[in-house]
Amino acid sequence: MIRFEHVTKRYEDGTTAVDDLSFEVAEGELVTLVGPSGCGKTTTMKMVNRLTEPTDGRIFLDGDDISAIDPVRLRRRIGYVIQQVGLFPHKTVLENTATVPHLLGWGREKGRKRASELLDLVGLDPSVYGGRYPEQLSGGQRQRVGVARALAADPPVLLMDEPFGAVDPVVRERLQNEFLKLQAQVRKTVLFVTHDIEEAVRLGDRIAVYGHGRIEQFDTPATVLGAPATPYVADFVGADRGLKRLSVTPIEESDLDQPPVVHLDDPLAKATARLRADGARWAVVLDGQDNLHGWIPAGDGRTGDGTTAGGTVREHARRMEAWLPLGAPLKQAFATMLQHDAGWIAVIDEEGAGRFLGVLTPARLHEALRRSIDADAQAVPRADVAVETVAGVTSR
Ligand SMILES: Nc1ncnc2c1ncn2[C@@H]1O[C@H](COP(=O)(O)OP(=O)(O)OP(=O)(O)O)[C@@H](O)[C@H]1O
Repeated sequence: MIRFEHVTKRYEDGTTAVDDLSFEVAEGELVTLVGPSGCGKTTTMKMVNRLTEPTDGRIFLDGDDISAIDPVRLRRRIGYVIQQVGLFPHKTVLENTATVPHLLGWGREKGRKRASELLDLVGLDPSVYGGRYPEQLSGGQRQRVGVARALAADPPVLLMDEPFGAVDPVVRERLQNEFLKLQAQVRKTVLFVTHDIEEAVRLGDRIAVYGHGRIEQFDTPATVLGAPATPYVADFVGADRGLKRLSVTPIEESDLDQPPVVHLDDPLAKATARLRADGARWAVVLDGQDNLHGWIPAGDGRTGDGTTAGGTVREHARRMEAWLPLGAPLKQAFATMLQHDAGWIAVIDEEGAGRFLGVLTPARLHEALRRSIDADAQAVPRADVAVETVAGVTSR
């Protein structure tokens, strides 16, 4: 979809910002460009919408050499989101969002309808926010308008230059999550610039790690973290990459323990006897469809004289807030454990459905992390890390 062929950019003062860069981004793929300040990320991006021209080499969009496309027409195919958002202060949120449809001559009604749909899509109720002015929004809300505006003409390509750089870490994480959900729906081809490796890992289908003007490694987040191609990349992703791997390693069924399970309508006496027999301190409580309901401690239902009270598990079950769907990243599991001060979390088959699959304990979480790191070390020998899409990379 986007292809760089031996692209070099030398500014007039002699600075080589980008040096013989070749890579390809597939349709619907989100590639993050990450690296230290001044390594050429923004320059790479600006060459795609011809805000700046390469000194050498060629860039293709959907097979077309962009140097042959009129820049204004080219930019209609490309949404652009930047950190400073650049909303018009004297225009309402709805008018800002409808800017591109307006420029394309869509007509007022059609443009406004599209803008409303997009505001909804980025989580801003148009009836609440549409009539506000940018200064009446929070930083995070302004960024959302920026994203909505970039998507307004439904361009196949999005360029995003540190779009969430100006907001605090909590809002930033929320915007990242929202953007991932949005991207799952709209499936744009995205180039996303960041200097934050965490953000790059979180969002990218693949990551391009920049050294000065060059890509040092271009691969999936798991491979970049698990098998850095060069000492520079290893240094950049940091010594704590084991921790970062938590974000890219999903919970798998084999990571789960199977604790005793009781059902809501089981007689309490039977459930308690079962727990005692197993020597278990608690059991997971499921409903009639085997969906997660909560948990029950082994001590519950005992009367003062040591006999068991009557009734069913239902009256004694406690709600379980610490649960996640299978496939959620280990990092989320870890955060959920901390948030609920939980010694284990329940894992269900998918968000919404809720069939109970097992529990994840801290020990099993640790094993899962180790397995993921080891698997990479075995499966992807450092020397074999695929960088063949990136001509000009120095492999050491
Ligand atoms: N118009 C310009 N004229 C001369 N040099 C420039 C110009 N724009 C950028 N540069 C230089 O080119 C190099 C790459 O800049 P670029 O903005 O692409 O880096 P970046 O990786 O996006 O950095 P940051 O993360 O700080 O935004 C830098 O050394 C920068 O100073």
